[in-house]
Amino acid sequence: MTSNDMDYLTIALPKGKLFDLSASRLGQLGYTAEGLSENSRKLVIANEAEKIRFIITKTADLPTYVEYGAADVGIIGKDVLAEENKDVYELLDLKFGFCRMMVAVPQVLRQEKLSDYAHMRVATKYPRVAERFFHSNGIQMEIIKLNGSIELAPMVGLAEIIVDLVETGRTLKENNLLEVAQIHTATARFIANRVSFKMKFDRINQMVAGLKALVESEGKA
Ligand SMILES: Nc1ncnc2c1ncn2[C@@H]1O[C@H](COP(=O)(O)OP(=O)(O)OP(=O)(O)O)[C@@H](O)[C@H]1O
Ligand SMILES: O=P(O)(O)OC[C@H]1O[C@H](OP(=O)(O)OP(=O)(O)O)[C@H](O)[C@@H]1O
Repeated sequence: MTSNDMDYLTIALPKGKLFDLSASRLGQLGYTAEGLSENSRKLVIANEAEKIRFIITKTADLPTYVEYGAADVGIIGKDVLAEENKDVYELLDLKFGFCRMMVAVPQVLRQEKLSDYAHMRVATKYPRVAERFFHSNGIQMEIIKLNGSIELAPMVGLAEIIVDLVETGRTLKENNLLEVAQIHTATARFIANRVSFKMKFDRINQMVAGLKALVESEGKA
């Protein structure tokens, strides 16, 4: 950590579904910077007056930036934390970005019990989560890692079953898929680098307190 890094608080935000909600929550607390936008071509956006720096990362990479201290803090889905398993502090459940990690199958392949799917191929963006889930249920599966459009895999015979996020259920429905098991629920979390949490304790703690108050006021609304 250089002295320059010590002066600044670097906040990592993920591109994609959580960006707007994350940026608006932080903005409400005064953590913002001119030009902060998901579509910005500039990937580091600084607020010199407040000594804040934002970095915008790919969703799956965000915990890595925080683990290595390239960002002091960040906001990311619990699903990504479960998959990436990085050594970071999870400081607060922000209670937005709610979704469920589900096992789903085409209606025509539906079985009686979960164990009836043994040895089938599972397509997913979350191979470690899927592996852990089936392993803990004593079921051996072949995991196929994909990077998106997971629902396509069973339609074209790449896999029989999928593990994916479900929010409204619309994507499953439109592709004739049925939920057969829930692995976990997920919401956005505020995370911090372990060293930064000690070295920049006051600033990070103040941020957590502000976010916590926002979460509580929204819970009451
Ligand atoms: N319907 C949903 N589908 C996917 N993620 C959701 C949904 N609702 C909330 N989320 C949350 O939003 C996070 C970001 O989702 P998003 O789809 O933007 O990322 P991504 O698809 O992994 O990124 P990329 O498009 O770069 O692959 C998820 O990790 C999850 O925590
Ligand atoms: O239950 P729903 O409200 O329909 O949302 C769930 C869908 O949204 C996500 O896909 P996303 O749009 O991120 O695209 P991707 O599959 O390419 O990741 C997720 O992977 C599901 O496909």
